[in-house]
Amino acid sequence: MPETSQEVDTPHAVEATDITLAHGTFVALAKSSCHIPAGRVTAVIGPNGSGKSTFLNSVTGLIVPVGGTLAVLGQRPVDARPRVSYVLQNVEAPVDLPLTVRETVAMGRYASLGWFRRLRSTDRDAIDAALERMRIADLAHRHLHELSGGQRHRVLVAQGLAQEHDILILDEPLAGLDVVSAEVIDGIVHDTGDSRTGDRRTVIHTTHDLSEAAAADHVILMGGRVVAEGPPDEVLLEEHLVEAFGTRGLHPPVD
Ligand SMILES: Nc1ncnc2c1ncn2[C@@H]1O[C@H](COP(=O)(O)OP(=O)(O)OP(=O)(O)O)[C@@H](O)[C@H]1O
Repeated sequence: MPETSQEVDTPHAVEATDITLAHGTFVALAKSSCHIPAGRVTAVIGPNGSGKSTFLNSVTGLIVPVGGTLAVLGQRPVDARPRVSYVLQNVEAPVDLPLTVRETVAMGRYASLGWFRRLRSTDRDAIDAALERMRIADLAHRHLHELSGGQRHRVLVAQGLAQEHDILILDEPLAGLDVVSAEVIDGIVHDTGDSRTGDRRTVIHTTHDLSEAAAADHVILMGGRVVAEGPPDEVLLEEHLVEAFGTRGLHPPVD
């Protein structure tokens, strides 16, 4: 698929060439190629079970392709892992784990610092900036299990932000959130600039929302393989959506 002039000179943060992804003998993503432009927002969209999470897991090195080649920041995914933050969908906080919001966000820094090292002032600054950015600074000393689902979700995104990695991956970041939480997190999804460092990060997110995908710079449409990829206006076409979803949607326009 042709790239837009905006994408032509953009280096690729992720380059997948003829990859096949499988869980045991079950092929979740049949032989496919796609790329993710660096410093931009990419939405991965497709029906349930179409291979979105499997693909993200391959980018983070958790699943190794059974065929083809996959490069992340020019490296093997497993080697690029220290430069990639992966924020999962809202996870339950165990009641018996007495972690505060701030400690949870700080865990994002320890991952690259080493668990027994002391936080430096740059680490504390990154933690404070992430708490502010997600508007949870006032919750810093609350325990995770005292928070609502939406608040906890913001904490997890803050943990990903605090890592200040080159790639930020968010799995269905807006699912199940109220308007305020969704607005805060949507701001992160579409903000590839790091105001503290001046660097641009690559954001990859999965979504079931067509309008959310339309707001991305680049879209990858999945349906057990990559059905289409490119700018939203070239990918989110009825012919591609019908191919991926097998339906024209709940309320298709009248012909
Ligand atoms: N651990 C696993 N073992 C076996 N099959 C799996 C495993 N994880 C996922 N699958 C299968 O792989 C396929 C792709 O799953 P995946 O989770 O990537 O889909 P998805 O597009 O992220 O779906 P959703 O929108 O529901 O989150 C599905 O058919 C799923 O049942």
